[in-house]
Amino acid sequence: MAEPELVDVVVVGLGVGGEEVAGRLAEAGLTVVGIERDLVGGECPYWGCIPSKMMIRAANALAEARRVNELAGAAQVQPDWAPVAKRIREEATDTWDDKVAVDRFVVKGGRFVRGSGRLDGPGRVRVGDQVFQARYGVVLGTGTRPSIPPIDGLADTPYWTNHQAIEVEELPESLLILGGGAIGLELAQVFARFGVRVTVVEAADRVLAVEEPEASEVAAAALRADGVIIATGVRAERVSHDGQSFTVHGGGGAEFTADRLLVVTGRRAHLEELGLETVDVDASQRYLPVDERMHAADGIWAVGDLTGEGAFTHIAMYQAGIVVADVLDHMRRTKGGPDPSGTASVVGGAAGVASAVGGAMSAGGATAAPGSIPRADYRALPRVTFTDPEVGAVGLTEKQARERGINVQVGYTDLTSSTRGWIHKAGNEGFIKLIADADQGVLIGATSVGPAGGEVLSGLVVAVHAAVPVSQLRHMIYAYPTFHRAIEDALRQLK
Ligand SMILES: Cc1cc2nc3c(=O)[nH]c(=O)nc-3n(C[C@H](O)[C@H](O)[C@H](O)COP(=O)(O)OP(=O)(O)OC[C@H]3O[C@@H](n4cnc5c(N)ncnc54)[C@H](O)[C@@H]3O)c2cc1C
Ligand SMILES: NC(=O)c1ccc[n+]([C@@H]2O[C@H](COP(=O)([O-])OP(=O)(O)OC[C@H]3O[C@@H](n4cnc5c(N)ncnc54)[C@H](O)[C@@H]3O)[C@@H](O)[C@H]2O)c1
Repeated sequence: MAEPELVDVVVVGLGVGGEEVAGRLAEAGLTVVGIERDLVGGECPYWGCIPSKMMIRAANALAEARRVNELAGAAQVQPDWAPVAKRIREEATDTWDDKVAVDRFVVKGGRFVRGSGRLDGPGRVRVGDQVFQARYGVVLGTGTRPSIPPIDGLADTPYWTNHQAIEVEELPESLLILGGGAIGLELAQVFARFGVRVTVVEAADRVLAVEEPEASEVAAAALRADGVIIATGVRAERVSHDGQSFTVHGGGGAEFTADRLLVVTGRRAHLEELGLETVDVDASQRYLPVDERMHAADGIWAVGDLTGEGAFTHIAMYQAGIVVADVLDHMRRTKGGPDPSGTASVVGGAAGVASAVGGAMSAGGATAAPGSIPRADYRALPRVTFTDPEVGAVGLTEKQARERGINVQVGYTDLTSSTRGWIHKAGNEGFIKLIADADQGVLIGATSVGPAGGEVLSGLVVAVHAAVPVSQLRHMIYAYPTFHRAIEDALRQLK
């Protein structure tokens, strides 16, 4: 059995969250071992946000060109997937090679180990036949994998997850998508705009079920306009594959058939793989709960999707800022300050540590008083589903607010009848919906759907995050004729 090697921090899983933590701690001069079994950067750059948004950019260009006929003459569009697939290979993923990311970590002073890391007692991590003992602690950033429902027959079929959908070079003629959440809707619209016959099968009674019902309606209508068939309230009971095509059999005799089947029914952390039992943490939970400083247990921090606080890259980055600050604070308290002797290899010395903490505080948000360690605060959690129109949302939905017994006021305005919406014409669907706490006189949630719904959201995020009084929001000046000016009208409608 190998002798444990003493280091400062071990980071297991170098996805968005883990890579950020490991890199910044290494830059601050700590001896950091970063362990990744697949690609450094994780899901977002290789099979998630970035390539999917490149697909969306291309699909939206087609849709805009098709709108020329209504606005500016005549245009004929000939979709071709080849440049999209090429861009994903060459610009986004280096054909799924993470050399650049590994080098970036190593240049920061990190030590990279490829393999599956597993806890092996307090502060100890095993990877293959190597064992590391961390002086200050272990950070887990192992993310999630697709959650595949236990539908009869499904496991025996060659279904796609987001990986195959992102890697596809030749589009199928038809595609069934199981799951009408964020991934399902974004990819359904992309593929439909490139000419694939797409059917979305969703178990809930509406797509994008976590957002406002009005958002589900607009998104579903937009996808239908692109030719997508949307079947909601369908519980898939059996899946079959005859070597050529897939059939999903739903309750009541419903049947859907296509060349390919994409399963995007949510994600799941795999805590059972992490050796959590060796540090007395329950591994049977769906996610790894953390406190507001990202502590999962004594000497263990967790970051990103694994924590179940929202599967978004911006959450992983936000949490990473808090982890970095807290680890450095823990180190200082343990050692009585950065180690000038270099035994902890603090190459940047106090300045390095201070700048890392400063960076963490700016990433960590407004909950940090100067000089203190930021605490996680998810009240103003923004999310954007990049369909066309985009669905942006922050904070609570109306239903969530009412369930909390809040004295709710709702303000709603349709974007199509706003000046900018009317000017925009083709592709102008959307709305602003505001949720206010009438007793506090502040917004606690908002949804912004529209051609720039994700960008319009930013003002609403500030309003919720900083608890700007509604009376003040009503007396702001909103530039004319912007999409965000519709916020002013929605504020007027609050009742
Ligand atoms: C199709 C798609 C589109 C998305 N679009 C967006 C978007 O537009 N905006 C947005 O904010 N978010 C988006 N997301 C979500 C975003 O990708 C995730 O929130 C983000 O990747 C989470 O980062 P993470 O570091 O927590 O985990 P991950 O990115 O999942 O990384 C975890 C890493 O840990 C590694 N790992 C796991 N176990 C071990 C182990 N035992 N040892 C070593 N390594 C291990 C894995 O190989 C992986 O590389 C999208 C996701 C998908 C799938
Ligand atoms: N733009 C973005 O920020 C973005 C984009 C894509 C993904 N993501 C993140 O990735 C996460 C995972 O995305 P996702 O779309 O897989 O999950 P999701 O939770 O958003 O949606 C999954 C959908 O599948 C449905 N479903 C579950 N079981 C089903 C079944 N057996 N049959 C039919 N439908 C079923 C659910 O009702 C739900 O509507 C999201 O929660 C999101 O945080 C973010």
